[in-house]
Amino acid sequence: MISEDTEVVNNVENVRVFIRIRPETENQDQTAITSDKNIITLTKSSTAKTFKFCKIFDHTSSQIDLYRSIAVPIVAKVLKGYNGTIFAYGQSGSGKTYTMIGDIRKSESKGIVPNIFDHIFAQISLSNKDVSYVVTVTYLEIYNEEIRDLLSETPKKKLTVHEKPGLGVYVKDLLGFTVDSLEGVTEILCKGNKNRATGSTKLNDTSSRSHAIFTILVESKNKTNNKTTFGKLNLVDLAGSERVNRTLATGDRLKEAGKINLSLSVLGNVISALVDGKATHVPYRNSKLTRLLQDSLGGNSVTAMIATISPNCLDYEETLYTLMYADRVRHIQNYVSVNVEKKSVIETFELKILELQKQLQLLVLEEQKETKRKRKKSKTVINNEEFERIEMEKGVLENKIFVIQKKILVGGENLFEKAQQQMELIEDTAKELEHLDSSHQLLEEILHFKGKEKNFVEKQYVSLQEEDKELDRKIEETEKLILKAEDILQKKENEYQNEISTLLHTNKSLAKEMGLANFIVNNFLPKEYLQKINSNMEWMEDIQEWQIKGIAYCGNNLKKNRLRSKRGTRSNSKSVFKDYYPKQ
Ligand SMILES: Nc1ncnc2c1ncn2[C@@H]1O[C@H](COP(=O)(O)OP(=O)(O)OP(=O)(O)O)[C@@H](O)[C@H]1O
Repeated sequence: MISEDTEVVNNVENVRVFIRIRPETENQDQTAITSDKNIITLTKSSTAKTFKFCKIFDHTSSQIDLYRSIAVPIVAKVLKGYNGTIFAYGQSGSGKTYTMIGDIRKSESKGIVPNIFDHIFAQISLSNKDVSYVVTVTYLEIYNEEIRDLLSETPKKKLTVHEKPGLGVYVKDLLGFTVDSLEGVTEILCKGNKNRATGSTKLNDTSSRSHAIFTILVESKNKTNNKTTFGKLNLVDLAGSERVNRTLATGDRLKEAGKINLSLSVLGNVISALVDGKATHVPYRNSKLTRLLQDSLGGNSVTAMIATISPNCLDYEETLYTLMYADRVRHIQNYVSVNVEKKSVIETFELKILELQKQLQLLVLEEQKETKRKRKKSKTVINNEEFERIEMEKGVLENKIFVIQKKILVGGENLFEKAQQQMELIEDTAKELEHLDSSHQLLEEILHFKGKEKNFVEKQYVSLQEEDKELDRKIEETEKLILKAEDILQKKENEYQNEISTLLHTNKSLAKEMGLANFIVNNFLPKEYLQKINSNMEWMEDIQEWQIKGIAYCGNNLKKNRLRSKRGTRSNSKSVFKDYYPKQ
């Protein structure tokens, strides 16, 4: 059942610490609290503080959820003869009393204490018939550093703490009640709660002004091996830790708050000394509370702490302080072992029953003798008074035997139908929770897988984004190049346009010149001359000109040719022709 990160090395066991977040009341600004299984994070002004505990119960947790995780393993140990402690610590109004006691008469709101009785009685019913049990309870409060018996007829009377070797620390004259039914336990709890000191404060209308310790002693005796075990379970509802200036306390409330804070600070010092490792002295004796809880903290006890916190943002400081306090507690180590050598209540009861049975036997013999005597004297007259006395004494003795026998609970008997039902509820819830746990695990696996997928997609998205950016950059560059090219094209087009218009212009003037030449040729040149000229014209490709055939060999052209030959320059018709052209 103990699924939390419990550290058990041989008989060394750390105090297990749990957190319960109270449901929010309407119109509250919430502190940013996030929790997941055993991690809780408190955030304020973007500063986050994270803590790890055995388990975090959020506002949706039911009383039975807490019972199953916290109390079930401890009760199992107590039934085997170990000591156990469950204590609730937290700011005033954060839900300590609701968690420890709750609404006794409503199944779904029952706190840890009433649920424990359902559980214990059901376990006894389910156990071997050779085992007998006696369950005894005590209920005390520490109010203003005074110990009071909440089950006494004089609950305001001061009691004292004593210590004896072999017995340990105990409260003198504290009344112990043997319980054998749920009704009996409920009556006792109600009586004690009524006697407890409560008062109205700004943070809680019915604030507990004292530390309450409800103790259950379970003794079991196995007839087959004659083994007796003694388990003790302390259930502690501490008074609320609070800042006096926030509660606006005055008078009695202020005095109470001073004492509460004092004993809680001694508790803090004890915790510090226990987790320090170097401390040579643990100041248990500095307060009644720490003295009585000596075994529970650093001693022989399986201990669990429930730190209750409020989600209200006005309570941020208190919530942080509670978590820091709780964080220290989880480092405390206890040294757990089965209790031995205690005075057995079962044996005392058995001896008493034997003694009463002997007395009864004597009365029966007396009755038989009397009958004989009377019959001898007179067969008809019998002294009825004597018989009535014997019958009455017999009745008293039988009743006494019955009462004591009733206190010894025998395993295997289905004594407590209701307890059985509650046990079934616990088991059903356990099954349900196990199922939920496995569904939760499956969901977590899916979530993990989806997370991986998301990462992959995100990475792909990032690379696609990068690719996209690169493409954008390329497109931008290309667009710039296109613009440049368009600009060049435009310029070229303009140039061509200019050239075309120049050519057109040239063409026009050439056509004009040509028209004039044609006009002259057609009108002033005889046809036979024209034919002669046409047949003697030659197209000079290299100079792109028409020439009259053989013109290089006539007139001044020949003279120039001779002069060149004298200077040693080679002559040909082309050079002759060029010289013929006037120099430009
Ligand atoms: N988990 C819860 N679910 C429902 N109601 C709750 C829960 N926790 C606390 N409450 C309610 O809040 C109020 C204050 O709770 P409770 O009296 O238990 O606080 P407390 O810590 O014991 O305070 P104090 O230290 O002043 O005694 C009560 O009315 C109680 O019923």
